[in-house]
Amino acid sequence: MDQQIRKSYEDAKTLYSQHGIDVDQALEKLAQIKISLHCWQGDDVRGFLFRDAELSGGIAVTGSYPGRAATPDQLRDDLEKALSLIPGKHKVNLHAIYADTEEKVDLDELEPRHFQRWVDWAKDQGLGLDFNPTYFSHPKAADGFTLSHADEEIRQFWIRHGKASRKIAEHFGRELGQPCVTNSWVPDGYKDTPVDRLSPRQRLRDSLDEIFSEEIDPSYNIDAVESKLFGLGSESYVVGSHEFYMGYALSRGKAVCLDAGHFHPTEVISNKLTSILMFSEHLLLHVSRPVRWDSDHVVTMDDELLEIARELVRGDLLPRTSIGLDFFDGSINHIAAWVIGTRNTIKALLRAMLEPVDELKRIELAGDFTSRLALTEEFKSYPFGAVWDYYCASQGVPVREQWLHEVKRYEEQVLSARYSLVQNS
Ligand SMILES: C[C@H](O)[C@H](O)[C@@H](O)C(=O)CO
Ligand SMILES: [Mn+2]
Repeated sequence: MDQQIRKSYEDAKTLYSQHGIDVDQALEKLAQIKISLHCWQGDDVRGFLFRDAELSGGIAVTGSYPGRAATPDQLRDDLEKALSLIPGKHKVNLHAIYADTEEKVDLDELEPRHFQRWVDWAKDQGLGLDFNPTYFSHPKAADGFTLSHADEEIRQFWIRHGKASRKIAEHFGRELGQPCVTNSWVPDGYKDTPVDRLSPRQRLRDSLDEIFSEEIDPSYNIDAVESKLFGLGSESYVVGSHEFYMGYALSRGKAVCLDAGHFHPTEVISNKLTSILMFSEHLLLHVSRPVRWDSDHVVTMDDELLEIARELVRGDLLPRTSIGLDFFDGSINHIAAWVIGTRNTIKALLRAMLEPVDELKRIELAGDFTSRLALTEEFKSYPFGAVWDYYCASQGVPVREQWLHEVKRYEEQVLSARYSLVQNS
């Protein structure tokens, strides 16, 4: 390891130890945390099952940066490249439309075997897998309703898809020796003010009850449900609102999924974690960055990311929280997007671990809010960067912006060839 990196690390350790912070121990803890990298950043949420399908469900990818993955092998290559630039061992989050199969199979007919190549790859790479049923980009979701559909035949189709998804997730968990988190998000909602808000919610509740009716060992599968405030085309009413899923998850023993972009623009999820985890065993986060709306920008080191990390660390909530990423930016290099967002998420957790939590709690209890503010602010310029550099070096991944050179090289050698293929076809 570079001597300067080691020296800066030792100096930083001395500073932090003056506040009782054990930096080595923090890095050991950090190395245990798995972030779930969402496969859909790699190809602008297209998937492989229905290659000509338009993205629907009120979500949108903007940008046309060349080189996105067009096959499962390309997506796996790109994920490997990204993961080689991120410290730690992590998970990959798949959507059902990313099945790797030559069979023509509909969503309600999917089986674990259609994902076996993903499982073999994950085993080989030492990764975990998470899963999501895909309730969008399909003709049966064309009018914006799925599990709450008034047409019984369509609703039953989506219920079969939900059940099939949990069997796939169970297989992932069993094969990989770690639980797969299966997150259900449905886009269902109305553009304009509905007359009947109740019936769709009753149907959604009943559909979910049916999907979850089969008991699956939680050491293989953890179910989560994700709410949303509004989507494109469902501005006035979303069936699966926050209140709906809070009630649903707490009454059914399921995990709530909080997506940072699914609330009012000034509403933050960091302030919700401790409330939900008082009453729920497990929580799933979709770490994203909404800019004015649920725009799914790449996660940066902003105040909310840091606040989420602080909440998880200060309350010792990490063992009960699964952290997934959810952004899709088509305007920049797809691999760089993963690397920036994931490194930032891990770095934010490290920053939170390098704060004098016990001391700050004591100060707060004593009512010394002057010291609380002073210390919190001073710690913002403590040398966490030196600790981060050491962590990256000790994990064998590039230090600081060195990773960008790797991505640029990969772009030249691998992605540009894809680009010319598309142009010539
Ligand atoms: C593709 C994902 O399932 C999707 O982003 C969902 O999690 C969401 O956040 C929709 O807005
Ligand atoms: Mn989400």
